[in-house]
Amino acid sequence: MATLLRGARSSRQLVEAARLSQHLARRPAGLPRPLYAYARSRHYATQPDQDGKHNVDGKTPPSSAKGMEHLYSQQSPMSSGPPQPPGKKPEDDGVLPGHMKKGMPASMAEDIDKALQRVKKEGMPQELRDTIKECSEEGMSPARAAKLWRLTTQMARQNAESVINEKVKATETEEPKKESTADPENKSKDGKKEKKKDDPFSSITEIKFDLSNFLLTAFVAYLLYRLVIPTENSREITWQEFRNTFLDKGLVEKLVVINANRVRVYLQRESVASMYPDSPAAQPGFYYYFSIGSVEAFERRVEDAQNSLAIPTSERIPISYHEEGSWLNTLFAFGPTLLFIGAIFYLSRRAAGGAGGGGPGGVFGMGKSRAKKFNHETDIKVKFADVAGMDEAKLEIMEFVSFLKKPDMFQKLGAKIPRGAILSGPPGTGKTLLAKATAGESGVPFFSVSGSEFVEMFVGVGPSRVRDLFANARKNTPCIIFIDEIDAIGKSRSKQSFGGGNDERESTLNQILTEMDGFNTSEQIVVLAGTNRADVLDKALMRPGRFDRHINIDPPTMEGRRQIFAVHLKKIVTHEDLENLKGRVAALTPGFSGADIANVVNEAALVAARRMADSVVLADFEKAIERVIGGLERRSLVLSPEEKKTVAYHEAGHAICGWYFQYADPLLKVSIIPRGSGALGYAQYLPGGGGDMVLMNMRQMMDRMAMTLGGRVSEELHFDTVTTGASDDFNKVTSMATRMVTKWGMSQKIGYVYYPNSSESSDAQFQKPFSEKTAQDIDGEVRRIVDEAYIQCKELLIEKKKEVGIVAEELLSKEVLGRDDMIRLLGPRTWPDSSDFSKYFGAGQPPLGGDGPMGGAPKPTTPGPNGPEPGQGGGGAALPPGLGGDPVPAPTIYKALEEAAKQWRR
Ligand SMILES: Nc1ncnc2c1ncn2[C@@H]1O[C@H](COP(=O)(O)OP(=O)(O)OP(=O)(O)O)[C@@H](O)[C@H]1O
Repeated sequence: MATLLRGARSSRQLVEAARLSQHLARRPAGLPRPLYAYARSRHYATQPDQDGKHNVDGKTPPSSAKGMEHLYSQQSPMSSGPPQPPGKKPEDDGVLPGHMKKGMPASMAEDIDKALQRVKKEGMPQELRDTIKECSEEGMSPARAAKLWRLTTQMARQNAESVINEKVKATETEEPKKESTADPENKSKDGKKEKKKDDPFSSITEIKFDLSNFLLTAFVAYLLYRLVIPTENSREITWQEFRNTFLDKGLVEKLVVINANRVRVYLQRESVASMYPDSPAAQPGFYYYFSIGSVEAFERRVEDAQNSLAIPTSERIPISYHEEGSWLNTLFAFGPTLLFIGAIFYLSRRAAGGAGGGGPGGVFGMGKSRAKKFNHETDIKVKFADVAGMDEAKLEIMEFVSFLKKPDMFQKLGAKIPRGAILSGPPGTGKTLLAKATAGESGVPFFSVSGSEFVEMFVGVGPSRVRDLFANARKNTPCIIFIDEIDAIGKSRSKQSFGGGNDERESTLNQILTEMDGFNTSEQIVVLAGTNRADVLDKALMRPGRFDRHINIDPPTMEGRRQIFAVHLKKIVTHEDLENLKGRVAALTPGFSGADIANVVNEAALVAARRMADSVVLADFEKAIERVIGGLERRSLVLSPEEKKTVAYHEAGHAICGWYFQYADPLLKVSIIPRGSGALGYAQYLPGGGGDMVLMNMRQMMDRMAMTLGGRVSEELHFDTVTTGASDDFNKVTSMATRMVTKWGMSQKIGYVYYPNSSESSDAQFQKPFSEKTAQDIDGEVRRIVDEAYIQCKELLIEKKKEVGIVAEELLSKEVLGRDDMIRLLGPRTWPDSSDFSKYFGAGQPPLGGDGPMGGAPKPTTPGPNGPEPGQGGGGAALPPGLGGDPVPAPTIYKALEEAAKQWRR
């Protein structure tokens, strides 16, 4: 920076030198500047020379005029710089001052000197001179700065070129001389070095680069310098100097108080020029200033001074007041605003950057559609074969494919082509996948966009994006537009207006409605939309002529899950019997969506990878399913012996109920290893015996509720107090009983009515759809049903108290029990299992794997150094060393626990 500033000063000197060159040329040679200035001033001084021998030729240094001695001292405001040693011209040292050459390569300093001397010799271009003059008189402005930049760059380039030309010429003339005098031996020795040194072009590049760069950076630095530091066209003086030098001599034209702390002195330039022609004060644009403490004190001082000089009132010096901000202040004042505008501009440009396709983008491209366009040839590889378990939905949507492929077939019969379809269903059921498969099969471009991408904080962006999306689609017909999560914009207008409404969303929806109406029948654009909440969509969206088809996609059935597993199993390595594997895992995953199934398969592969296995086995799938249902095992959670015993009896209560109630779900596995968040025990049942239950009768529900209460009832029967562990069971039981009463007409007292709850109806959020009296009746009926279930459960568990104890002890000992353990301990279940259950979990089928030994195989009481061998007896969560698996803890022995509990109590 220091170099740059030095450079900046040099360029300023250069400018000044050129401007004053003609005037300086008239100056007597050899006369040091201060002496010369003195001589001139004496010549024109208003006060007569006291000793009467003023020296016009300047050969004899004159003595100082009375009262003016300080003016010609080095610190005087009238002196323009330090004195030069006598007899030495300023040009002797080159144009560039010595201090600026410090730290600069000698060649560069020499080149700059040459360039500056050329400027001095040839003068500056007229345009540049005029601009500099304007700047000094009227101040710098961005337009002038830009002009100066252009002109100086141009000049620098010309200078550099002429310096290069000179160098080339000089080298050419030197070349023959050198060749003749050079020692041939020496030349061959240092051939390379010599060549480089003499190569004119090597030095050319050097000069060109250095000089132009230097001048350009110097100019930038100069501008910065002028921005930050007040202009050098002014100089500070003291009050005394002001008074003695200017005020007393009547040279002051006016005074301007700037920002109440500084006074700018405007002099009568002509008088000053005639009195002190060489003074900087004689130059236009130059002024002195001095600082003041307060305006009042300053005014008083000026008043007193003028009084003492007996200046008549009419001729008093005018004083004006002025508020002034520097460039820097202006920059600080406007900087944040400019930054803010810049940031908005940048963000909007970025927002527009994600837009797909062309089309008008509105202001800064905000209104451009964000839809991603997939090319059927490269991007969309999904086919209907990849979408499993939704045959009806596929059939419906295939019609769209045939329309896109063979539109004539429909049109010739006068059939109107459906405009679009809404795919609705729970999350992860494959709506997006189906839409992609439609695009993949029909081989047309596919625009995918999410409903939320239309919604932006700026008004008007949503409708504009919709317009842009459809405009793009029209350019690419035939094509498919898929709007995922359309409920973000397609919510019923009456519903969303509650609480203030949302005009932007409404107008986006209106635009979609308009665009969908706007296609003519020959336009082959199909609009598919996905949503989890078809019930909240606006009716206008669903009417024929817009989304004509409503395709509901439910969670897959047993067969559907089998097919989905089949699709995803293709991607992993397994040597299992695929038919059996698919059936078994499908039976274990009731209620799973396609996305859950994809996740289970992936988890299974991860479990196998942790075992460092070559292929994924059945146990890996079962562990993955447990993990997805119950969450991660929390072996780090250490329960006290008392707690463990309570959990064992609680789970045994559930298990016994499930075993002896006819309509309860058959047990697959029960474990007392804590899982997920808060579950201390875990039991796996197969609802509906593995089949898909479509209807449930009252008996099934009562048995299920009684089984759910089995945990708490068992605690009551085996301990003198109860724990907090049953709250989730109560939640399930109460919710089921409430639905029986308010929705399913299973209470005679309440009758056959349906009362929606608050999530179903917004009215119900604020007002109950029934009277206080009915509310009390509902409460009473719910209580009655739960009590009945409780009594049913208690009667069973009192009868089977011994069996509960046996199962609980075995659980404490083994931590995990399977169906075969239960058969071993309690005998076979009285009630027949469903066909699916027997097929995959009955006799002859491998026991359920997961986190514990199954099939009654005794578990080793002392595990090996890393726990049981993976796969051996379902040893569970033992990870291979190095993968961070904790060793499986030794099984808990009930007796030992009892002992520990006794000691703990003491
Ligand atoms: N029927 C199916 N066949 C095969 N895979 C499926 C199926 N359904 C879902 N999947 C798997 O689940 C993933 C997620 O499905 P998709 O994104 O289509 O669900 P979605 O219904 O659109 O969910 P959301 O409603 O949350 O947007 C798919 O990528 C696929 O791997």
